Amino acid sequence: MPLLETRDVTVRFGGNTAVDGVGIGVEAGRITGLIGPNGAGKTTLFNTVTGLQRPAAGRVLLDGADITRLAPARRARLGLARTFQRLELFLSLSVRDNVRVAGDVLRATGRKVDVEKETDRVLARTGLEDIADLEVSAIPTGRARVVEVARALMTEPRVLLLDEPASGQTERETEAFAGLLTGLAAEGLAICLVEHDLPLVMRLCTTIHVLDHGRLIASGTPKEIQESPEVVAAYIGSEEVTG
Ligand SMILES: Nc1ncnc2c1ncn2[C@@H]1O[C@H](COP(=O)(O)OP(=O)(O)OP(=O)(O)O)[C@@H](O)[C@H]1O
Repeated sequence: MPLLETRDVTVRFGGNTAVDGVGIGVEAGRITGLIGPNGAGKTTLFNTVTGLQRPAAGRVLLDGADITRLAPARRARLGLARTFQRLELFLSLSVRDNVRVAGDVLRATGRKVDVEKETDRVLARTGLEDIADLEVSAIPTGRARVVEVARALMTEPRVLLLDEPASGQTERETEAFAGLLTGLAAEGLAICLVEHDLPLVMRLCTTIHVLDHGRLIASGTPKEIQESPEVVAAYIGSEEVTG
C-alpha cells in the first residue's frame, strides 16, 4: 500500500481544470517521479497534497488516513514535507538558521528533541557543513536547493515532496544530490520527485506518474514510461523523453 495516495483529485481555477481526477501513489523507501510538460498540474497536485490548495473533488490519504481537510501545519506534523520550485528560504539568514527554524515543527509534535544537535546531524547528512555559516543570499542556487531539502528533513518527514530540486544545479551538484536522495529512500523515506531533468528521473525513480493537461496519462516503470506512445506524444514539441 502506498504511504501517500491521491484519489480522483480534481482542482479547478475558474474554468481551467488544472488537475483532473488524478490518483497517484508514493511508496515508502522509493523515489516516485511525477513528470509532465509545463502547466501539466504537478505543482498544483503538490499543493493539494500539502494543504495549500483545496481540491474541488477527491481525497488525499497518508498511511490510509484521510488528510484532505487538514491544515498544512497538521500535515507537516504527520510527516509531510516539501520543497518549493521557487525557493522559499530566508535569504538573510545563514544556512544553519534556515535549517534550524524547521525544528519548531518537530517540537510541535511534542517530541523531546535537541534542535541544535539535530541541525548539525541534518547539515552533515546533506553535505552542507562547509557553508553552514554563510547567508543563503551568498550561496549558489544549486546548494540553496539542498538547503530546502535539509530544512524539510529537520521535520523528520515520512514523505518528502521535491519540486524541481535539481534546477539550477551543476552536473556535479546533481550527482551528489542523486546520491543523497537514493540514500534517504534506502533509509525508508517516501520521496516524490517533480523534475524536468528527465534522465535524472529515469535513473532514480522506481515508478513514474505522468501528467498532461491535468490528466494522469501514464504510470509505470521508467522503461514503460519511455515506451508509452501517450507520453511520447505529450512531450513532442516540449522535451525529449530520454533515459
Ligand atoms: N493559483 C492559480 N490560479 C490560476 N491558475 C493556476 C494557479 N496555479 C496554477 N494554475 C494553472 O494550473 C495549471 C497547472 O499549473 P501547475 O503550476 O500546477 O503546472 P506544473 O506542471 O507544475 O507546471 P511547471 O512544470 O511549469 O511548473 C496551469 O494551467 C496553470 O496556469
